[in-house]
Amino acid sequence: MNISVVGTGYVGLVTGVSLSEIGHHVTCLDIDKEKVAKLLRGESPIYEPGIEEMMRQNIENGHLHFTSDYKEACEKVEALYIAVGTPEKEDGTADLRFVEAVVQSVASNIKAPLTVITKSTVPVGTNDKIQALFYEQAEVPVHVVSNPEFLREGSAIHDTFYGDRIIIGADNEEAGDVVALINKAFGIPIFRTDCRSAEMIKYASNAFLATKISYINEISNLCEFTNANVEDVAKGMGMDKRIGANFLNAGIGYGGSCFPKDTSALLRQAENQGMAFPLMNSIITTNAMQQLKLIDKAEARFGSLKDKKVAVLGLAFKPNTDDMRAAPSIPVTERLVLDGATVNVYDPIAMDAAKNVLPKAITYTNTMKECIENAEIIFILTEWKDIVADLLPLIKENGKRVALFDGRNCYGYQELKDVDMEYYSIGRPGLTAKLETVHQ
Ligand SMILES: NC(=O)C1=CN([C@@H]2O[C@H](COP(=O)(O)OP(=O)(O)OC[C@H]3O[C@@H](n4cnc5c(N)ncnc54)[C@H](O)[C@@H]3O)[C@@H](O)[C@H]2O)C=CC1
Ligand SMILES: O=C(O)[C@H]1O[C@H](OP(=O)(O)OP(=O)(O)OC[C@H]2O[C@@H](n3ccc(=O)[nH]c3=O)[C@H](O)[C@@H]2O)[C@H](O)[C@@H](O)[C@@H]1O
Repeated sequence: MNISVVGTGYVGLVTGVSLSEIGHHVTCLDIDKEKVAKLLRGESPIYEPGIEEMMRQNIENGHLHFTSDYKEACEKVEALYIAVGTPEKEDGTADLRFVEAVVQSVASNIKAPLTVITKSTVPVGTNDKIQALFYEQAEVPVHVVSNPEFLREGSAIHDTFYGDRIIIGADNEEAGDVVALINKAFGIPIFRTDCRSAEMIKYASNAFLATKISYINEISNLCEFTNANVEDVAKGMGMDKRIGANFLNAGIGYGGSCFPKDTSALLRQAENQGMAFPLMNSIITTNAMQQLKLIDKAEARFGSLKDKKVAVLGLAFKPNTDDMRAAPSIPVTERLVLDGATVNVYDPIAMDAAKNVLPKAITYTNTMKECIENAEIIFILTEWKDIVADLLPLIKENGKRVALFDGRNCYGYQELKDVDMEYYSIGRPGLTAKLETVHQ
């Protein structure tokens, strides 16, 4: 099928590349001309494992093309995906201006009937509004289908080919059939519903995962008071299939481009209906507090962090991505700078992106070795594989006694017992106590 994908960010690019891989002829459009120039050279503007190889192959075999010209993207197109951002506005609602701009551009360029597929995460009822806009503005019939996306950054290609479900929300059955046909070759279970339920499935899913994280983080805080170990607690809970083992990793909270904005947007949707949603309020508050947990712990240990030399390892909101949106490293470095600490930071991939969002008064180091060289305190914020593997040998080699505050519970007691340092993690008081016994 001839398909266009509008927006070549984390979702649009992965969608376009994956659809070309299963045999469709895909044109990806972005208004960012620099991005498009990069894509035309076969370079991915985002860090996402596996994407560049798949992209190049499909450019070479003629299945995949990039443009910034709406006229070109709307020519001979049978289905068009909307995959532009829906960021959080200051009041917590979803900003739909990019989606609206796409609708306007597409409506004024299409010449034949079209199925429009919304991948962007949009509040319930938005697809009805998109449908109405096309009705007003387009000269040909357009049917709008909701097809929310569930990929995770860092494993986006894998998630697209091996996802748990594809949700198709269509009020027009034939348009829903078109989307089912496009996706048939993925071989993933398809669940069909109406547009509004599909929109709600997306928010309810993200908010539920965020709930699991905030819940286990609250439990981890209680574990610290009661001398229980949250890792074992999560394992024991997760063995119950009704609970499930995933998304029970305690840490410094969730970040990223979606959980924070989608939980806020869901809360605002409820409030706009005059409905209180105290649970969602608490999930958001718990997460904001949890993001600063390592600061609390360091202050409890050292009193003030003024003039302390702090190394921050891992800046992206999770490993295997360069995405810095709502990363816990933002509030953490802001607080460290405010408290007067001297801050070195390191991330294997996200350094360039970090420079746009972290406070100015920090030093970016080229290697982890350089980052921790003079540190008295080390924070692990993102569990990059290389950081976890290389840190303990580097601390040993450095020979300087440090306090390591591990925000992602990267190490077990066995790995730590030969390293001369203080160690603090999340929800594992026993581990800290054992180490202190070793070092007294
Ligand atoms: N990032 C993720 O892991 C996931 C994101 N989503 C949702 O997918 C949507 C897109 O998210 P991302 O890919 O992360 O966004 P992004 O910010 O990475 O990419 C959006 C792209 O759209 C382009 N754009 C903006 N206005 C445009 C216009 N008028 N015409 C053409 N292109 C335009 C931008 O230049 C940018 O390249 C959001 O609604 C998000 O909530 C859903 C699931 C996963
Ligand atoms: O709508 C979206 O954008 C996407 O949001 C998340 O994907 P993503 O944000 O890429 O990453 P996750 O792996 O879900 O992690 C999100 C955050 O939660 C944190 N997390 C995750 C799991 C866990 O057990 N504990 C925990 O603190 C991670 O460190 C990270 O900061 C969802 O998992 C995707 O299904 C969804 O499509």
